[in-house]
Amino acid sequence: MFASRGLLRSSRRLVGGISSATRTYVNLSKPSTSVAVLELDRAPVNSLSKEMADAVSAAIKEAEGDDKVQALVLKSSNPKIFSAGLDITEMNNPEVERLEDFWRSIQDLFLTLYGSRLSTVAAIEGHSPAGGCLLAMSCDYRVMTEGENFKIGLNETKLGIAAPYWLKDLFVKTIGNREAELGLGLGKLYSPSEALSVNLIDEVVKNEDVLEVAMKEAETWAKIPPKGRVASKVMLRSEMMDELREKKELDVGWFRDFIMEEGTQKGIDAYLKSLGGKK
Ligand SMILES: CCCCCCCCCCC/C=C/C(=O)SCCNC(=O)CCNC(=O)[C@H](O)C(C)(C)COP(=O)(O)OP(=O)(O)OC[C@H]1O[C@@H](n2cnc3c(N)ncnc32)[C@H](O)[C@@H]1OP(=O)(O)O
Repeated sequence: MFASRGLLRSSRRLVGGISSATRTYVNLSKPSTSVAVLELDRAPVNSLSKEMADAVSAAIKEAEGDDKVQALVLKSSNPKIFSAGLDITEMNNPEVERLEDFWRSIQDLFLTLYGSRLSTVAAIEGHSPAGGCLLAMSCDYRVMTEGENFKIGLNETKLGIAAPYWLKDLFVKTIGNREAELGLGLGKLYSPSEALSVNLIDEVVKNEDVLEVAMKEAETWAKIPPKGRVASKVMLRSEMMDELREKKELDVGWFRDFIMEEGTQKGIDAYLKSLGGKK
């Protein structure tokens, strides 16, 4: 039970050393010996397509492959949008096989980030709804930029969909059951100050300070002896991860059936058309 699969992942098959490696959708750099920075870079809104999710997972694994790296800052190349969540076009009138593979990539991204041996700090620059909130909540620490028009939370119900059980569990673990009932039921998006008040985030900072604060926090975590730190993380997180690993294909089926329903498709289609007023 202690050594949850994946959490103390072996680095042998991973590429070691990070030197401003740049790849599609993400930029990975190592500004200090023990801290790596993973920048989400998929214009216009860092939405998580299958390829984007795979790229983020691969970059986390690459950072883990450097034994000197103990912490990772997750940031955005867009100062106003951390991530707009899942790429809704993946769920709009999809091919079933692609839809299932998309969901497996999202599950893997969650398991990779939530279960990383690295201490992870989210530098939440701007909006972070739904899947963006999932990324942030999967980290160990969350710093968000100020600005009451920026929003974070799980707004799935407003799209006519529901968060999967493991995202609901993560939300409950983060903000408690009662607030999660309100947040999920109403599809509530919180301003930075509201998010701070319910412990959805840990700090609100000025836009220009977010990376510096996140780096400082990451350096603090990186100084903790990894053996005890990682063991503590395993104890806190393995139960949820093991459950999802066991139910992975069941969860893929639930997701597929829910998304393919005619009513769900109508809701997604209408929501997508309302975005930007352009589609
Ligand atoms: C019983 C249960 C069974 C299990 C069922 C499981 C169900 C699945 C649950 C999955 C959980 C997670 C879900 C999600 O993450 S869904 C995505 C939710 N995200 C949102 O609602 C955010 C939508 N976007 C916005 O609100 C704004 O774009 C934002 C505030 C982020 C930025 O605003 P801005 O004005 O700057 O930009 P635009 O709105 O003009 O957008 C620019 C273009 O980007 C497109 N766009 C935006 N967001 C997305 C997205 N998430 N996916 C795809 N495309 C997106 C938008 O349409 C614009 O495109 P065009 O320029 O071409 O019009």
